[in-house]
Amino acid sequence: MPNSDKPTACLALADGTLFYGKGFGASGETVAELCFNTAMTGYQEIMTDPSYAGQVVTFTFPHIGNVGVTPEDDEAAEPVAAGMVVKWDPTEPSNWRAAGDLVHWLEKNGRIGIGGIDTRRLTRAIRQQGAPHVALAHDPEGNFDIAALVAKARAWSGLVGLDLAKDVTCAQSYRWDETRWAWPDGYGKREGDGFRVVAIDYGAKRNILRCLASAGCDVTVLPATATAEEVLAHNPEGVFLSNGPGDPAATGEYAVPMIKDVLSRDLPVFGICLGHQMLALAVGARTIKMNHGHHGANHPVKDVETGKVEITSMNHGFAVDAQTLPKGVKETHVSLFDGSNCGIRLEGRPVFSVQHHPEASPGPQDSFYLFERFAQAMRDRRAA
Ligand SMILES: NC(=O)CC[C@H](N)C(=O)O
Repeated sequence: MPNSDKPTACLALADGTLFYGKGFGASGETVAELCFNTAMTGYQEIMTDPSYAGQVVTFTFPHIGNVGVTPEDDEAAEPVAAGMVVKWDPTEPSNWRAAGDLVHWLEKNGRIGIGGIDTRRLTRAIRQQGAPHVALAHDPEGNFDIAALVAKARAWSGLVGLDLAKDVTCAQSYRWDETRWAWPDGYGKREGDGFRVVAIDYGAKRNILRCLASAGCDVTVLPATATAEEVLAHNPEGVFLSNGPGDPAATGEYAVPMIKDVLSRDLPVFGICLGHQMLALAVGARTIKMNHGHHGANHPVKDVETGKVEITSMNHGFAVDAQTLPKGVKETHVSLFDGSNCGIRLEGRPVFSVQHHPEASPGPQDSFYLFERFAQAMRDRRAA
């Protein structure tokens, strides 16, 4: 092979399968779980979603990089996913919003990319093996110690039992008041709203906070380890539990006791993704690791109470085991892909959560009504 064709990146799966390609972004090595995301837009939002900590993302959509990057699309201060795998080399940006290009952005932020990969073959491997552990290496000289890479992928202990929420949460509490630029007609802040909401940051996406503010919430964000006492000190009218990375069951020591205590106060509670899983744990249900998870922007979810189907944005590798939901907790939403649980509510109480991402970013906006439902619960509580 002539030198110019020498691969500059290598993706090694724990079973020894190797994918060679062209490296881009930062040089170096990373060990993580490998998933695939089927969204056709939003690579920047995906890479900066803190829920992707500890994961390398395979993009099944082939045109990655074509709209560049812009700070407006960051879901966190920097990319959090461990790396990215794409079919072709990232395209040159061609978009009026582009403030930079993907390759330099990854490089600046220490994230590795590999291009020129048969992402269909890789996606089939992910589905068959179930989210494999991988080592991804980028070396501009193209020198790799393959045996060492495979050994590292094999030795990695994985996401099960791993608490990553503590790593990505904010260091200190802060206020959030930025709203979304567009909000559907009939939704949104009304005269006299300004609900005091405490949002617990387990790795919160910015657009969730924007959606809460747009629905009329005055949001105070607290770190993941906030105690019930610290939450209640803000005299909240509602408590929000955010998305986040890692195994929900591994947050049992701090999140679950806090949520249990908050539940005893009769406040409206709303949870998304990791927040949904934690709420389920707090009421006594169990969570399980999925085979290859759900990561995309076209996942159909059925609201079992209304029969309505929402097309949703998804990003999860764990799920609530609906069989373990106790009496008084209703399953409200299910995935139409595999029947897995996508939502619960506590009967007769304004406490509910969903597995999918109503804030989209990227994805469809069918589920925005859930933010409105949370605001309405606080409106009703004031009126009572
Ligand atoms: N987006 C999320 O909040 C993900 C939740 C959890 N880490 C999972 O993988 O299932």
